[in-house]
Amino acid sequence: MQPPKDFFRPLALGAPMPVREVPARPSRMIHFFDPSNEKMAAKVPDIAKKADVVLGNLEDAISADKKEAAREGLVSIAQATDFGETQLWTRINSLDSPWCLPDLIRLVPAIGHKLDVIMVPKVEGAEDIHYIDRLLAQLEAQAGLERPILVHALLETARGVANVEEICGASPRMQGLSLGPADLAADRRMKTTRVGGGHPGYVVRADPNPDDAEAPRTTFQQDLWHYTMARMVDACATYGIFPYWGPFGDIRDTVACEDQFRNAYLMGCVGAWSLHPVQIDIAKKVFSPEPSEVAWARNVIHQMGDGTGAVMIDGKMQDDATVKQCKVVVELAEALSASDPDLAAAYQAATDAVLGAGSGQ
Ligand SMILES: CC(C)(COP(=O)(O)OP(=O)(O)OC[C@H]1O[C@@H](n2cnc3c(N)ncnc32)[C@H](O)[C@@H]1OP(=O)(O)O)[C@@H](O)C(=O)NCCC(=O)NCCSC(=O)C[C@H](O)C(=O)O
Ligand SMILES: [Mg+2]
Repeated sequence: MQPPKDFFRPLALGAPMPVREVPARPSRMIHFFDPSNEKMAAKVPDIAKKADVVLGNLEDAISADKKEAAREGLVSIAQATDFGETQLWTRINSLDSPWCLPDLIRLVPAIGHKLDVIMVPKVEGAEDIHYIDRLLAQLEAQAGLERPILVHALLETARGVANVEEICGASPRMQGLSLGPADLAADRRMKTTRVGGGHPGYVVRADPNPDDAEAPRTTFQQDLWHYTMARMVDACATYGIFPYWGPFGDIRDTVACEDQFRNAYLMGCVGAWSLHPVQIDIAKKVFSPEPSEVAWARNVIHQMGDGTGAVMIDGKMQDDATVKQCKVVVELAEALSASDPDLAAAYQAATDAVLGAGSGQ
């Protein structure tokens, strides 16, 4: 089905032309900071040097009496900071809050030319994206912006999950979605108070031992988020936008944080939120392909020639589909290498070890 003829037209006279393809920029971590917290705000220039995205948070975690200070703090930080290749995002307040309209009316003219993405919380359906889309177009036209600000929807309500496909396809502004486990758990009445990760009560149990009814029965913890994450990844992939894991709230449990991020990475997510500096390195480690994976992928692509047919490499079948899987890994590695020379060197060394030095891969 064709998109409507005006799908790629500006929604206001004078607004910038919408993008036709969302740029695939490194976004292994979306680093949240509180712009009303002077100590945290002072760290933004340094954090921006090591994070792919910094996000000035104006919504949850910012108390009601700090909403205006956070908004003004973000304006000051954005105006004073050279972010280089690092993206600047913000999370505005929810559409039904008294702060959402003031957020947009203040931010777009003041820092719209530096804002790459606006994250919209608690999105319920396409109607929420349509509202933001038109309003942003009018504000961009008034501010004389030359490029559109993209929109990222937070998937954190039951109705949002039920409508996830229409949300992804609602506007050419859509950059991606993040899964918000805290609000989603509350909205679904899930009985977990954790922010991401598993729950010891969500298990499956092995059958009783037929020879010993008293023998303990092994249990296996399941993943509370598998279904939702898969729905989000499929909807994003359908529309060519990007899926992310949201927060992992147990900041001291860096091991389980890495597990949650790796589940998301393996399922097709391109990044996750970092709530604390310690989580930046975890996300960087997880969402950057391993050098050995990149070398393997390059080897498969090299040995598969024109990318069709089937061959055996190290005992594993490779064919047209596995070449596409390998291209996903190599394209991500090459995008990350462009801004991370250490990573580029590690990938080249691993590739040379497999394909021979100077393989030109
Ligand atoms: C969670 C925190 C409040 C913890 O802060 P703090 O108690 O200061 O931790 P530490 O003492 O370990 O901090 C060590 C130093 O690091 C600085 N710090 C801490 N967090 C950040 C940060 N995000 N960016 C930059 N710097 C940070 C501290 O200032 C300390 O500095 P120093 O004293 O000079 O050494 C805090 O981490 C925090 O507020 N994080 C952000 C939380 C947040 O944004 N929450 C909202 C997103 S999750 C959500 O909304 C749920 C989602 O929507 C859903 O529904 O699922
Ligand atoms: Mg939330």
